[in-house]
Amino acid sequence: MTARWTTAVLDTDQPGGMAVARSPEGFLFDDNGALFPREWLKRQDLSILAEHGIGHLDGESVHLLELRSASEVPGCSWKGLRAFMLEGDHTIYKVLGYAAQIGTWAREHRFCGNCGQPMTQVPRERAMYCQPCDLRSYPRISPSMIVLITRGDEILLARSPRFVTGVYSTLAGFAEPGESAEECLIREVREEVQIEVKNIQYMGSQCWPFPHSMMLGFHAEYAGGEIVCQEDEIEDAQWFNVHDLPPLPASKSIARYLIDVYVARRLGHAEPVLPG
Ligand SMILES: NC(=O)C1=CN([C@@H]2O[C@H](COP(=O)(O)OP(=O)(O)OC[C@H]3O[C@@H](n4cnc5c(N)ncnc54)[C@H](O)[C@@H]3O)[C@@H](O)[C@H]2O)C=CC1
Ligand SMILES: [Mg+2]
Ligand SMILES: [Zn+2]
Repeated sequence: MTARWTTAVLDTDQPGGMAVARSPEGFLFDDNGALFPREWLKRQDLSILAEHGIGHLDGESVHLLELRSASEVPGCSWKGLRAFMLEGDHTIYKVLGYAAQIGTWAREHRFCGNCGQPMTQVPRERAMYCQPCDLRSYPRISPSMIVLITRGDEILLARSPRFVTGVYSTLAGFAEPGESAEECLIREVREEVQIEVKNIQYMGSQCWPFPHSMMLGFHAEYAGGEIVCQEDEIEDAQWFNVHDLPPLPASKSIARYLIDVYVARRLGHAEPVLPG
């Protein structure tokens, strides 16, 4: 089976194809979704900050119009990426997730970080370029560790003050320069709940375009310590029995996958598949 969506660096001088428009208020959509005929979209009253050719969907080229602000387009509204993830077709979410990361990068790399002069788009490469500095800036990806810690029938879940009321999830945190994935995981777990872990096992990864995380998922076993929650970051953390779990994260997230795999193993059920 061929993939419906493949990324590519397309020439913006070539006309035609489809396009998505992204503003600080999300993606433009109408009754047919978030993809529009590109030439029609460019005739609307949009304040275009940058245009990037991003790939092919079902054989058609797709471009991104990154906008300064959200403007009125008759019959259309704006909607954030998270809503597309929760409600929509997974392939469309992948297109929009990629578009969002390219848009964030294009918006934040218009000027050279070294000399402050405007940068230009490199043809056929996903890079912004400053000629005087001979400096290229590529889209940023932030590696983040995410781990389910278990103790027999119990799993450790925590709440950030940012979560939806009642929801508990696995621990997560960004890698810092100088550390391996495992060192990051051990540090994050110590910082957030003061627990020690052992038998760290890699489970899989997921792109998390909010705004540019690359989630590396692990399972680890409890090795010692009592839960002490990190001030401001962790509102509550508890051991939950696999038979009595609180509200959990969205089903497409790797956090939910890590939990579901372990629960399935304990209960002898079929294991879920990690959404890409
Ligand atoms: N897909 C999933 O299932 C889940 C994804 N996540 C994601 O994992 C990531 C990390 O989780 P958190 O607990 O929020 O991280 P964290 O425990 O490292 O704390 C967040 C703090 O890290 C710092 N920070 C922000 N961006 C950073 C970057 N790019 N590099 C280094 N430090 C940075 C800031 O001080 C921020 O307040 C987030 O993007 C979050 O959305 C978290 C849980 C579930
Ligand atoms: Mg964290
Ligand atoms: Zn420069």
